[in-house]
Amino acid sequence: MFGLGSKDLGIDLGTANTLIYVKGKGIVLREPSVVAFQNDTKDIVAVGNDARNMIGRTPGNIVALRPMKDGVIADYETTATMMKYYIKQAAKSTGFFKNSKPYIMVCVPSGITAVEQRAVIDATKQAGARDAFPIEEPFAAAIGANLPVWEPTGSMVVDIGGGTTEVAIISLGGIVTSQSIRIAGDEMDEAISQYIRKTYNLMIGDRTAESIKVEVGSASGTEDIENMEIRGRDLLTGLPKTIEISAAEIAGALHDTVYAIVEAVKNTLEKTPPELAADIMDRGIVLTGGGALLRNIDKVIGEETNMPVLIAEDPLDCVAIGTGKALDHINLFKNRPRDSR
Ligand SMILES: Nc1ncnc2c1ncn2[C@@H]1O[C@H](COP(=O)(O)OP(=O)(O)OP(=O)(O)O)[C@@H](O)[C@H]1O
Repeated sequence: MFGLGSKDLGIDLGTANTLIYVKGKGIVLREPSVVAFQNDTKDIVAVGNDARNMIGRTPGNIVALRPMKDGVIADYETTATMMKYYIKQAAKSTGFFKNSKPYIMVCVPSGITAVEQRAVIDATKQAGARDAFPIEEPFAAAIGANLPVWEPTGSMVVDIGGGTTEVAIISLGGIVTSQSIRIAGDEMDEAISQYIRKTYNLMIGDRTAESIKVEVGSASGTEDIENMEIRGRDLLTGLPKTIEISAAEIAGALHDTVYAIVEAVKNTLEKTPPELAADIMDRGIVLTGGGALLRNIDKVIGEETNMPVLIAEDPLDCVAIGTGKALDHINLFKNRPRDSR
């Protein structure tokens, strides 16, 4: 038997955000997955929020980057360093595992390759885990959203994160069918940047694109949203410029990304056994992840699938909560084959 202490951790190692859940304490850390370091010496200058504020604003000798891309590790060393830093922070704030290393449950996208999964496990061990266990993101999201994942009934979760959207049908403690696409919040930001570059010859930064999405972005229906002033660099003159954009324009820019997500939901429903489809019809599709907060995304998915759609409580926290709660069932994850999934 193992994994019984209150010292074990669940980590939502996300493309956009990293969250740490400690058994018995809940979420103790919530930070952007960003690291800033000296280009020449590779010394860390800042991690998390401080590093995020540096994105697009660094002098030549400092680089601020997100070590995760599309839900998987893009920069191994930096990811391990970031996790190590966060585990230390969480330990400091809670005073746990002073003398022993924790078991760590860490989420991975369901469409991940064995090599990508191995990288996450190794990085988690390098960051200080006694042993690391992967849990599929949509499964964790469903636990975090309080869906009855262990029961013989169908639950459907759509987790729209930064790098990936994970759609899964879950029953009896397992994923029955799922689809993972590398289209989510980051892709929405990219679509907004591209639209503004093409339409206004204005170059905007990643942070600006994300704030446009959060402030005026919508999957449909933009009547009540006010226009927004944005600043960037005019590509023709090279000078700073301010323009005003409408929510309708941004909804148009987001259309393709939103419908790629809708398509993934439809594809998964088509592969769902009828009994489980009937359960989902009763309970509804549950949306988690930061992308669930895009205005009217629930409405569009509902209209396109003719299914009831609900947004989970605290959608940004579901994966971390589920990863942490899954620690109670760690033996199940210990026995799952790690490299064949
Ligand atoms: N109000 C909002 N409206 C639209 N999008 C939002 C909102 N709030 C956050 N987001 C987006 O949610 C995404 C982050 O969500 P989340 O933290 O669930 O992802 P992640 O777990 O880091 O990523 P992944 O699961 O792909 O690894 C970002 O793209 C962010 O811009």
